[in-house]
Amino acid sequence: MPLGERLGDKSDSRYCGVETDFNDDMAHVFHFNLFSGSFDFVVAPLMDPSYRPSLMQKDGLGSGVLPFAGSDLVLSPSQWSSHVVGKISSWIDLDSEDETLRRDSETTLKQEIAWASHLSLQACLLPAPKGTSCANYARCVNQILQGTHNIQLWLRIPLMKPDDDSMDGKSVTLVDDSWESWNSFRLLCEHHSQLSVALDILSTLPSTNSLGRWFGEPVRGAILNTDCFLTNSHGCPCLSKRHQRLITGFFNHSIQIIISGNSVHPEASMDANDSSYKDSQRHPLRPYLDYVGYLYQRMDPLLEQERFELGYRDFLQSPLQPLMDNLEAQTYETFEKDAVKYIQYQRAVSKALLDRVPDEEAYVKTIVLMVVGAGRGPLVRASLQAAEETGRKLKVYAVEKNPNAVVTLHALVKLEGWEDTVTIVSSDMRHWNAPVKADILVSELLGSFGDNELSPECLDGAQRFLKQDGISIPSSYTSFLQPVTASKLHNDVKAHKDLVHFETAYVVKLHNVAKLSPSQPVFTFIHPKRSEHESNQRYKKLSFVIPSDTGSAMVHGFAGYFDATLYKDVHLGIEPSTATPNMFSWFAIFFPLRAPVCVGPDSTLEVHFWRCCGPTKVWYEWCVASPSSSPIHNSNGRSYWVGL
Ligand SMILES: C[S@@+](CC[C@H](N)C(=O)[O-])C[C@H]1O[C@@H](n2cnc3c(N)ncnc32)[C@H](O)[C@@H]1O
Repeated sequence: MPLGERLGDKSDSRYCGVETDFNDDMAHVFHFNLFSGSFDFVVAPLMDPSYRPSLMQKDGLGSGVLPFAGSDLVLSPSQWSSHVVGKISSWIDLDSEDETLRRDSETTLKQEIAWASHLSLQACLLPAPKGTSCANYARCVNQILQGTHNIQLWLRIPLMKPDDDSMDGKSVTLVDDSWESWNSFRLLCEHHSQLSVALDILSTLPSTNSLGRWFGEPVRGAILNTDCFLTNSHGCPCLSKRHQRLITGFFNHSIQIIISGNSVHPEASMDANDSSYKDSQRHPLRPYLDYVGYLYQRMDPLLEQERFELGYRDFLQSPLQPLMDNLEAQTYETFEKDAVKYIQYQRAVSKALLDRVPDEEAYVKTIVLMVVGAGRGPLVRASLQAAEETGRKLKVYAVEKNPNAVVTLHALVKLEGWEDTVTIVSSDMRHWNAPVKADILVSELLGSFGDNELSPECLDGAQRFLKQDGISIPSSYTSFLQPVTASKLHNDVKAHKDLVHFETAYVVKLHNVAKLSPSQPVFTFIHPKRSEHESNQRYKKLSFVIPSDTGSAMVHGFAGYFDATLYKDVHLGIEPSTATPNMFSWFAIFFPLRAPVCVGPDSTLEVHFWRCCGPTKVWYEWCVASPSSSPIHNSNGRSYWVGL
């Protein structure tokens, strides 16, 4: 049974498992924990912990048999695969100096995973690496991963090493950071997509920044030790506010919770109101499960927009090319649903009209407003509404180069009776010979990175027919970048096995991502341009500092955003710190790195970005110069470009 429903949301459920000790009666383990305990799955050892291959050989029993594993018949295939995570023997130490132990460990690891695969388990929990080196452990895991198994391997990693306890979460330096052991291990396994993390959560938590890193890593499970829990006034388990926020973060990232350890709240297991009280089979860890379920159910329901975005989370999409390609009806329809965007445009046009036409001239002066890139007409409507709201008179030209959208524009004008006010022009704005000059030029040619859909080049063409003192809405826009840990995106790009995909920017609803440093402005474009000779090429060097309490972190690439000033104080954008609320027309953009870069705390990540322009295309190039140099990505636009 899932952890119940999140308020009003039947589509979204989470599961909670329990870690158990070895018991050769697996059917009992299963029934006790799933039926008496109501847990969704067990993380259970598959083999007797006293088993050692070397002892078996001495006894002449051979090394291929598993006499200490129970029969596969005790559970049905679907019970094994949906409700059991195999816990690999925790005694194994593949980097031990002791040769016999090391060999036994290798043999056992391979046997146990082969057995888990035979049972069709979806995942196995690997014990945390012991000691300082994990090279041989990683080598063996890598061998297994290169084999034919489809199984997920969750490497157990303590969120904080036990001897870090003195840091009480406020410390600024992380010595011997447990993230480092995960990082070494996954680098040795080349970011294998079946290798992920199960975090061991103890009572002490590291700093918020240090925790935040994990949300960009492939964390599948969070093992919550009963020691983490406090006691509430009813004697029941509860968690500190920081732990609660962390668990909520895990729910938000679809990370499974696993309760581990012995009950430290025995009275809570004997709730007098509970009918199972008299039942000696009442599961001692049930109060912890109930509390985790309560945390899940009290989360705010997903907003409509969040629900819409669920299917797009961390899904890489190619950016639109609205200049080179013609957008489809579906795409226009999605834009048009975004009321917030048009409200902002209407506000901007209203302000511009009031500035342009004093009250006393309102009845005599007609403003020429041109919507360039009118699509199916929503900005025409917003402009006419602004005119009505301010009592100003308008003559509108709607310029659109997509002949299919022009068909809809004609129908709209007829339907609304705008024939006397609106003239439709089926043309590319760069080539249109306008009969008059515009007072106001309204456009929305923005991509997730601002200028990446070639708004600067299009508006250069349209500026010819804007009056000297005319107004452009937007009047400027700026792109922003920030370094991110995004292991899922990295693996998805890598899956294509070519250079082109590592040198392409993607539109993506970022979710399983850790933002490592605040975003910084990159390129700004101002309209109208002061001089028509001003170039649209740009170059920017950026230096990001990873906060000292984050610890080291992996940079898989850069998240990009934009912010546009429509007119004076009316803005519109997706840069996280100033993002326009409830607007969904744009997701972020992601620029990957061919080789992820590890950055230490307080060290500087130096990044270079170029916007390059040729006769037929515009493209970006990027590289990292510090702490180590990456190749220049997308040299000469060889992999990714936007067509003029
Ligand atoms: C992002 S859409 C916005 C459409 C509409 N204004 C809206 O808000 O729903 C950009 C529109 O500009 C048009 N467009 C792009 N470049 C253009 C150009 N050079 N001349 C005319 N139209 C252009 C595209 O065909 C597309 O319809």
